[in-house]
Amino acid sequence: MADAYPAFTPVNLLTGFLGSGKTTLLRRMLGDPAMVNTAVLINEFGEIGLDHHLLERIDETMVLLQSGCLCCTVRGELAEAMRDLHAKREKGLVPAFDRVVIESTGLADPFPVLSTLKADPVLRHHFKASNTIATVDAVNATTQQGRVEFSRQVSVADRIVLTKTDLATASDADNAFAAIRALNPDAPIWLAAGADLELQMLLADSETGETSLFRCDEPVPADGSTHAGEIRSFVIEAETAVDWTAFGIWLTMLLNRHGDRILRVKGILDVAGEPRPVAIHGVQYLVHPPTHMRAWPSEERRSAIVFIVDGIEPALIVRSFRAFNALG
Ligand SMILES: Nc1nc2c(ncn2[C@@H]2O[C@H](COP(=O)(O)OP(=O)(O)OP(=O)(O)O)[C@@H](O)[C@H]2O)c(=O)[nH]1
Repeated sequence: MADAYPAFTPVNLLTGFLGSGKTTLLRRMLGDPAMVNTAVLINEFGEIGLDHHLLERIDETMVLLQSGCLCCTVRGELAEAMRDLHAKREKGLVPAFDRVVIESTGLADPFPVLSTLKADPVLRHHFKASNTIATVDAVNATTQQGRVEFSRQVSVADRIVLTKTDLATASDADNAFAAIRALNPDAPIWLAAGADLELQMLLADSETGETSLFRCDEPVPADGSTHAGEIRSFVIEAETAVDWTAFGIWLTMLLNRHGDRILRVKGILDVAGEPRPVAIHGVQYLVHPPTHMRAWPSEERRSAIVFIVDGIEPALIVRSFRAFNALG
């Protein structure tokens, strides 16, 4: 017989603009012993998903929803994945998870995701929407706040985590705070880098028990799409190991020059002389320090770098990568 689990399993949506720190926060949350029984659904915008590898936790209650963006093309896939997880839990085929966290793409509009939960005839009998948590990047909020996705993500949130205040200038952090408050006057805000961030508080229901789900009665547009037309994603794969110095110079120069149009870069690199993979992240002009992952996610050791760009030709970036890599 399956273990006990709540009659209505709470579902948290983790939203926030590209590169704002969703996966980093989720990793912290999953490290909390109170969250060991959490099922995770991850959706990424782009040809290939890396977040499930970057989380470095793979089990049968972790589902990758690929092939599109949750708010546009994969709502059906989300509902199906949740129904499937629930059915397997009932049969005792997966651990009896007691919470679900959905990490959406940095471009997703949270409204259609929440209304999917509310409208699905099966899901609504077994799951309940709990807090929507949004991450906001203190370094980049000033440039991101004009984007419709940013506004929707911040305005719908029940809880907000301001990330990267350890990197931001005081004026950037103040601007980010003001941008949040202009869209969402009352959601509690925590600092990701702050000592007082209690992960449980992000999940705890509000005193009224009312969550963003109640504020999302908007009809979903027929085509679902709310993204600016020019945003594109592509991936660069390299067959041979990458020279770290040449790569670092290339990425820094690229983002310095085109950071306004390169919304997000993330990758897993096979670096010459390094047995373990190296994770790299860039968000607009900001290049984050690389980190070593514990191990390669599969037998295949191959660098893959995902780009999400707005108004720049992918071929230009691919050509310059090949040229620089050949110098290494
Ligand atoms: N210094 C610092 N770095 C952070 C913080 N939060 C996130 N990062 C870094 O920001 C980069 C992007 O973080 P992710 O957690 O991958 O962001 P994301 O929102 O999941 O990205 P997408 O899924 O691509 O939208 C990584 O290099 C993180 O280490 C923070 O509070 N401080």
